[in-house]
Amino acid sequence: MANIRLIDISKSYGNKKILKDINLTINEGELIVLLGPSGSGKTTLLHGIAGIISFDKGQVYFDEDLINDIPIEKRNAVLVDQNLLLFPHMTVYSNIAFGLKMRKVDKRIIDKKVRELIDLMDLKGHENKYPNELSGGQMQRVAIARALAVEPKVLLLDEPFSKLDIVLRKNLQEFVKKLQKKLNITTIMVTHDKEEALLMADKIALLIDGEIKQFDTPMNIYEKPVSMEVAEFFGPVNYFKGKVVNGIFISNIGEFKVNIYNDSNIIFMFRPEQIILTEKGNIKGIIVKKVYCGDKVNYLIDVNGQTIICSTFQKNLDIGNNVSIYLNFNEAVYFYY
Ligand SMILES: Nc1ncnc2c1ncn2[C@@H]1O[C@H](COP(=O)(O)OP(=O)(O)OP(=O)(O)O)[C@@H](O)[C@H]1O
Repeated sequence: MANIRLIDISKSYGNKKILKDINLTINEGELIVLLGPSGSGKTTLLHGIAGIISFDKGQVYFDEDLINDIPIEKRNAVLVDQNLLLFPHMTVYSNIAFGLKMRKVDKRIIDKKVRELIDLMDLKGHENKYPNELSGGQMQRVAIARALAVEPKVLLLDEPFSKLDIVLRKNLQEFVKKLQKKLNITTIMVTHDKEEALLMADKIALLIDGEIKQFDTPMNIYEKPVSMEVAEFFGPVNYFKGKVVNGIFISNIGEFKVNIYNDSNIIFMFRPEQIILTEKGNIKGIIVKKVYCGDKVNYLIDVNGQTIICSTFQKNLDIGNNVSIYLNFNEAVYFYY
């Protein structure tokens, strides 16, 4: 278990900058998710921490040890990615025992450890099966057990669930999160799946174009994004642009009293679920589109020429209905422009 510090990390391929001055501190026992769109540099960063590639610039510390020049096998970090690469000719038991055998650990200790992991990973009864006799989720658990057997200080997961179906994926997300907390192992996980990141992370590092745009708890990054770019990454948003004068926000959807005391140009941001339909609303609109999504409905509502997206459990409204909307400006995020 280690804390990890990344200082001024940069990496280019040819003349393309892939990672640009990345700084990140990860505390011992935390699960950090590196989240970002395809090609943003997530795997490159993870591979540099694992020691598979080297960075052009910057330092990587595990606790007080600078590990830039330490070879992969001595870093005490293990990587599990979507290409599980279990040994096909070895049983579950032998796959998990492999790393310990290579290290010439005493047979009885290996047996004790492997059995503990089999218990922990819920693989009892599958010890003597070969990988081709396992489900995708079981294989993924064997891969994680094999990685954990050598007691690494750092666990690196690269899209570990991406090949699994949705049900299995949800089960394993919860399972791995619980396991990670139980073992208190510092973990960095790469994903491009926002929901997975919000569900699993202690903190999310949002990487876009090789830069960390925000490093924060799931709740803060979703509810208090530092920029419109971060806000939009997590899904649709409504913006209301206007001016604050003497504590009144003046915009094309109306005038509202707000708790902002300096006169300024402001853009308020509301997520679709923050658009509340209620008779006591402070805005009037008309429904122009209805999209049924099963557990909720998305309505597009025209308010004075601006289209607002509203996500609600209220399913009985229809196109053409007049609605009244409540916007709580005092709890909304805003940006200056
Ligand atoms: N060995 C390499 N040589 C040249 N370019 C590379 C190499 N490895 C990665 N890249 C480029 O670096 C950029 C970042 O790649 P990386 O795999 O880190 O992205 P990612 O965020 O993990 O994407 P994804 O979610 O699609 O896996 C991409 O443009 C990729 O083409």
